Amino acid sequence: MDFTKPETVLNLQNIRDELVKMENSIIFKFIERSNFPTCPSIYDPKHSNLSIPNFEGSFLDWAILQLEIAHSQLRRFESPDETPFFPDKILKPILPSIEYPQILAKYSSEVNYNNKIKRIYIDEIVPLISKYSGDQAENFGSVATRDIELLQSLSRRIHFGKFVAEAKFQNNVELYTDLIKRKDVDGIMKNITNSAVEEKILERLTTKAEVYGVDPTDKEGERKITPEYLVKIYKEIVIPITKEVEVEYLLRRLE
Ligand SMILES: C=C(O[C@@H]1C=C(C(=O)O)C=C[C@H]1O)C(=O)O
Repeated sequence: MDFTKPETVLNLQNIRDELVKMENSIIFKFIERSNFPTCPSIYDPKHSNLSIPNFEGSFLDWAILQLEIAHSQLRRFESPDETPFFPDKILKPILPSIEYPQILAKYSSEVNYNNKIKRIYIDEIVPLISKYSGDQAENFGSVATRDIELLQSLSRRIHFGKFVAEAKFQNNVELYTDLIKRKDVDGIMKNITNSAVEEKILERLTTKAEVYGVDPTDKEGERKITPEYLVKIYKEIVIPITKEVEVEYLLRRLE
């Protein structure tokens, strides 16, 4: 897939191959995060010991913003497959613009699910994959670093739904034009859903997770990340939000 060559990007098989490649990185990042406890303090915007001068938000929010300010100047968010968590605060690149060809609709950067991804990550994923519940102050920096790596990978995977949606639209303009004109959200959701592909993803995830050794050691009282947890995260969070991205992108496609 080459973002300077639209035909390589809007090929549904190429997109699916890219989503498979992302699984490995996401699994390894989950394993890394599972070595730490939940560390709820880093997600608390009003935490007395972690407040940052002149910044409204949690320690994690502040860390994500600092990284995005740096990476935006390295041109990270010019790439059509990168979606910032703080789109209003990033800076212009210092490097010259690459001028990627327009692959997605002009409004595509407005389809940004990162706030939802972050909220669900904190509320549902962290409690599931962490070693135990509680703070570990000496690791607040490491945990924030692991969280940012994971959130960026989950964001890229989920927002890939825009490329999937554009490819599906171009493969069946008449069908989607009719559904969009009638604002048939259920009809769009039904038509973008491919249960066979979803099933294959979940089966492969189980195998990969077992191979990569997420099977837990028997340490007393420690929560464990298991293949079942990884499948549950994909089945109940990653895939459904990817489809929400597809539907929202398509609903505006005739603008
Ligand atoms: C990504 C696609 O669209 C949908 C979402 C999927 C996912 O998030 O894994 C898989 C299949 C589809 O239901 C696709 O068709 O490949």
